[in-house]
Amino acid sequence: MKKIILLGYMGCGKSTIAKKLSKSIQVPFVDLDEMIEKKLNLSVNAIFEKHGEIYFRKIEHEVFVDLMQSTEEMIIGLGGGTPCYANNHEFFNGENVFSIYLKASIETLFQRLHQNKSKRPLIASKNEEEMREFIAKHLFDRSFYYNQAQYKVVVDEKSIEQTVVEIIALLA
Ligand SMILES: Nc1ncnc2c1ncn2[C@@H]1O[C@H](COP(=O)(O)OP(=O)(O)O)[C@@H](O)[C@H]1O
Ligand SMILES: O=C(O)C1=C[C@@H](OP(=O)(O)O)[C@@H](O)[C@H](O)C1
Ligand SMILES: [Mg+2]
Repeated sequence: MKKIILLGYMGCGKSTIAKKLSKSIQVPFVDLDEMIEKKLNLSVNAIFEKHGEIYFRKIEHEVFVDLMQSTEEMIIGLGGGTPCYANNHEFFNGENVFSIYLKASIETLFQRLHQNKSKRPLIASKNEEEMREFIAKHLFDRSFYYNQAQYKVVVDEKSIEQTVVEIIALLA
């Protein structure tokens, strides 16, 4: 059964869009961060703090592989870093997989993230200036992996509903 994978930088809307898309097309969704949190019974912040990022990446890979090996049809909202570690991006072109990069500009990401950073350990302690610079460099580094997706949807200036409609058109 098919898997719809939403990927892209922190704040591009993966979790939000996965939920809305799920309602619209009646396909169940899972959020990879939520799965990791449930598996370890710890928040993403607590995992980074107690065990470090490398451990988080290991668990993230395990949970992602398990989902991809299941036969269930589902929408998966990845974490922003998922495509960039452990060759996770190699799943993006598999059979019955629709991988979609939700592409947002640095400015859109900054606007969405600067008031919403506390649950994101990579940016939680940064001030506005540091954050703008971090997003710019980090997005540049990660773009190679994001561009491995089969489809790209630009999300700047679009409502949640508009993005969902665009994704549905791609899937048709
Ligand atoms: N048009 C939009 N599409 C998606 N998210 C939006 C939009 N406008 C504002 N937001 C907000 O941006 C944030 C996106 O966060 P989230 O869905 O957690 O992204 P991600 O999972 O990619 O990090 C949410 O707070 C959401 O309400
Ligand atoms: O970009 C990243 O490396 C991360 C993104 C987060 O997910 P969101 O993109 O859903 O915020 C979460 O997995 C963790 O904080 C690390
Ligand atoms: Mg998310």
